[in-house]
Amino acid sequence: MTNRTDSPDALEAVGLGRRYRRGWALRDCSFRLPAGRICALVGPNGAGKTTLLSLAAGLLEPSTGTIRLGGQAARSAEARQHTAFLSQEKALYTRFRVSDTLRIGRELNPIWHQETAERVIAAGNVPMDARVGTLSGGQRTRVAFALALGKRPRLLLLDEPMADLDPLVRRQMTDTLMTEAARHGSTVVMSSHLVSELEGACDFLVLINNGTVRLAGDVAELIGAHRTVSAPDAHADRLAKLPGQTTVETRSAGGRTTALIRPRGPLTADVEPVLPSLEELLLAHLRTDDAPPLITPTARAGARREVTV
Ligand SMILES: Nc1ncnc2c1ncn2[C@@H]1O[C@H](COP(=O)(O)OP(=O)(O)OP(=O)(O)O)[C@@H](O)[C@H]1O
Repeated sequence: MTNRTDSPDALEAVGLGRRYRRGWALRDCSFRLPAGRICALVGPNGAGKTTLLSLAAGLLEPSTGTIRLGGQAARSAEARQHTAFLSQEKALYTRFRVSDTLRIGRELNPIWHQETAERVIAAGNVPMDARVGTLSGGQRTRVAFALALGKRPRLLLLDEPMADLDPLVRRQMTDTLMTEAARHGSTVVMSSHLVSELEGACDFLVLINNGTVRLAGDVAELIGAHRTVSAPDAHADRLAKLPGQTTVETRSAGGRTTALIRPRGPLTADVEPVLPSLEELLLAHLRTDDAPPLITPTARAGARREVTV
């Protein structure tokens, strides 16, 4: 099936790189993120996630390549107006009341939807007249989300803003986020270390390791391109002889050898092929520093006019 779309990508990186004094934080990144997707950005500590999000937010200048949002350079006024960036350090004035904080949001942003911001605050029963400094961590996060969502951004960039919250509040915030993103057709990129929480919330994935993109694409496409195969340790050689495969990772436990592979041909039943879960796929790639990269057709930069799915 072929999808055709003339709308520009929410985000497109081509040969994107960023170098700090100590070396490259991000190198030669090329991928696209179609509009309206909820994208998980995954990678170990120091992989380059914050660098990529800061480049997308227009806070950093690329050392090489380009990054465009909705067809505009990420550092352009047009792109920045339609983008919201939320990091773990939420920049809020603790002495201000919640209502003052929303007023500042309204004054600073040419596009502002007070109703959206108030709805996000009300969903957490946060009092409008409370000073931000007296709120719990979860309530402060909600105020920061209200500020970001009040902009009704086309692209919402989240750099682990929920890392310090308990699982229940994280769930509530994720639900609020999904509801508002769906309501306005926003594209979301969220970096997270909590792999299990991404399942069900995200339909697109970018995994980076050592500053390079290792996986990018539609989650279903990425999962569909892999199989977990296994055999008793005594017959582990069966796994090495599969037709034209790429092996991501091989592990042995409890007398069985299991491998995550990208098969190119049909697999025989004696290696018990099954589709991996998203968590299995991510963990295998995170454990393997030099996992071979896979950018699916939907995520290939420059491929937006015609995408085969
Ligand atoms: N301002 C900076 N100056 C110098 N080096 C930096 C700077 N910011 C990041 N780096 C380096 O760039 C690399 C990527 O860092 P980055 O913060 O983007 O990774 P990350 O994936 O967000 O990590 P984490 O999961 O720990 O937040 C790291 O090696 C880091 O030390």
